[in-house]
Formats: sequence, C-alpha cells, structure tokens
Amino acid sequence: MSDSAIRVHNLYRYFGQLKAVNGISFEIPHGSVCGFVGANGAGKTTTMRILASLDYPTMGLAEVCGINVVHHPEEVRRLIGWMPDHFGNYEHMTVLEYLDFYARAFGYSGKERRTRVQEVMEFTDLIPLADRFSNKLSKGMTQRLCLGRSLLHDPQVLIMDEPAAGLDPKARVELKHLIRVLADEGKTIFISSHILSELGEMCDSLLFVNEGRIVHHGDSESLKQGTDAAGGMLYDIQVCGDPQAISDWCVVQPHVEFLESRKQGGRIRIEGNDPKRASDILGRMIKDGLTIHEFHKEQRNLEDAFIDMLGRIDRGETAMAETPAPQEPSFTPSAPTS
Ligand SMILES: Nc1ncnc2c1ncn2[C@@H]1O[C@H](COP(=O)(O)OP(=O)(O)OP(=O)(O)O)[C@@H](O)[C@H]1O
Repeated sequence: MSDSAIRVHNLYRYFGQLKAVNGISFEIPHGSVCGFVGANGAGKTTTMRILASLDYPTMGLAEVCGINVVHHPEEVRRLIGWMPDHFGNYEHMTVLEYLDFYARAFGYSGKERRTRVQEVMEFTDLIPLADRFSNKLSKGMTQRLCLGRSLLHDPQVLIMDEPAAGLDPKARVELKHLIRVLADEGKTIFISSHILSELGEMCDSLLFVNEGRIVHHGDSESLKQGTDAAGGMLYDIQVCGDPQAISDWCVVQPHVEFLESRKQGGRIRIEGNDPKRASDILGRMIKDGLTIHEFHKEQRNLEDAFIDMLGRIDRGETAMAETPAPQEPSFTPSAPTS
C-alpha cells in the first residue's frame, strides 16, 4: 500500500490564462482528516475534481492510494467517495430508491445490495426518511443522503467539497460527528470548508490554499499557537486594583505593547515567540508591584491565523511554495462532466 492516501505533486490546472491550480504539492497520510481552506476561487474545487478523476490537470501528478488519477480513473473511483458541493437529484425517487439505484450502479445485487443500503441508511440516520422523495429533503437531510451515496461502495478515501455549507448548527454537529466516526474507522477524509473553526476541531491537518498555491500545511494547534501578524504573542492579564496600572507599566517597557483595556486588566502583545521573555515580563510586573491574579496566553482563532498568513504573503514576508511553471500541457484540458 502507498504511504499516502492522497499525493499531489506539482499540480497545475489552467483555464485559458487563469491559473486555477498553480503548482501545488501535498500528501495526506492514510486514516487522517485534512481540511482544505481557501478564499472563494482559490482552487479547492478544481483540485478536488482532479482527485475525483472528473477533470484533467494541465500538468503534474495526482494519486489516490498510489494510483494515478489520470491513467487509472476507474480504479480511483472504486477507492474514493466523492461528495460535490452541488448535488444532483431525481424527481419522484424516494431516499430508499435513490440509494438502491446507486448501489446497483456500484455493482451490488440481491441480498448484499439490500444489506449495504440498510447499513448506509442506518449510519446516516436516513431510515426514518426512507419513503420521502429525495428532492423534497431539507439541506441537512440532502447532505446526509449525498454522504450515504458516497459511502455505498465503502471507499477508503472520502473527498468532500464544502459539505457543511448551508447547514444549520445542529446539522453541522451531526455531520462533524459522522466524519469523526468515519475517520476512526480508518478512512482518509479530505474536506473543504469556509468554516475554519469547525475544520480545526475535526481535522488532523489543515491545508491553506491561496490563488492556486499552497500557503500552509500543518495542524490547527500550531496555527493557533503561532505569532500574530505583528510577530508577537497575545496575553490576557488581570490585576487586583486599578487596571490602568498595566497600560502605564507597558508604556515604559521594551518588547511589550498594551493593546486594549479589559474589565479587570488588559490585553498585551509580547514581541516574538519566546516563553522565557513572557516569564521575564511577568516577573518584572510582579517586582514592580502589580498584583497579577491572571496571566495567560491567548490562542488565536483559525480565521485570524489565516488572515494573518494572507497579510504576510501580501507584504512579501512569507513566500508561497514556488514550483516551476509548466512548459507544455501534458493533457488536453477538456474536462469530463461530473
Ligand atoms: N471550468 C472552468 N472554466 C473556467 N474557469 C474555471 C472553471 N472551473 C473553475 N474555474 C475558475 O478557477 C478558479 C478556481 O475555482 P475553484 O472552483 O477551484 O475555487 P474554490 O477554491 O473551490 O472556490 P469556492 O470556495 O468559491 O468554491 C476560479 O477563478 C474559477 O472561476
């Protein structure tokens, strides 16, 4: 078995002059959940469609479980479950008939087919909806049906494009739970979303893409712990007595800046990412007579981390991963339809 469930190397997809995917490389290990994050038009759907063998790259390599998606699309389709952001449906077909239809298309027959459809309906909680018309479901129910369809052939890898879009908070929690259960069963899940806080909770790693390039691949904790756009760490401080004392103290100190007053104290930025410096500053505050009863580092939320990262790229402080531009398209990019 290949080391990675998904491997993309120097992948490009141009639409005329538009560089929708502009030389990206990443790998996702088996059994992990990877969130794909980026602004509208960043190239997420295009990348996912290539991995789902629904589009051709202009150049570069895309593999699922070591199998090249361009050379062996049928094999890849057996391995992946694809959940697109827009989901076609049929009139006058119930939920049960819909899943049964797709189970037939996946090659199941007889008792095995009925069992498989039943298992998927149980997992996605669709049994109470078995006789409802599939085009008359709520958004949350529709997403569960789409997930059910993509699970029928028990794929190793799930590629989900914005599955949480338009869902209410309860439906999002349910979807998150289902994704976690699938990950615990050992499936690899590649999921795009605009709701970063939710991705952070359910993903083992996050892949940030901007203008067709990867700008970050790491776990959400390291992003939350990282420095802010000004290159500092934020601390919340609370004192006994007059909170003004903190801002007065900060004004005359190096490496520390008072940011805002809070009820019992304030928020400060300490330059750099050095815990020793923070403990020195705390020590000096106490020595100078401030009665601190709370001093803790604030985690950034993922939205802030992402915006900071884009700001750094705009200012040229962080380079996007550079890869050589393609000389010749290796495939004629005439996309098959999904
Ligand atoms: N078939 C196509 N023909 C021409 N341009 C396309 C085509 N598909 C996508 N694009 C363009 O490629 C760029 C990347 O689109 P893509 O759908 O991959 O972005 P995305 O990150 O998924 O965005 P969103 O979050 O809005 O879904 C966009 O500028 C889009 O307009």
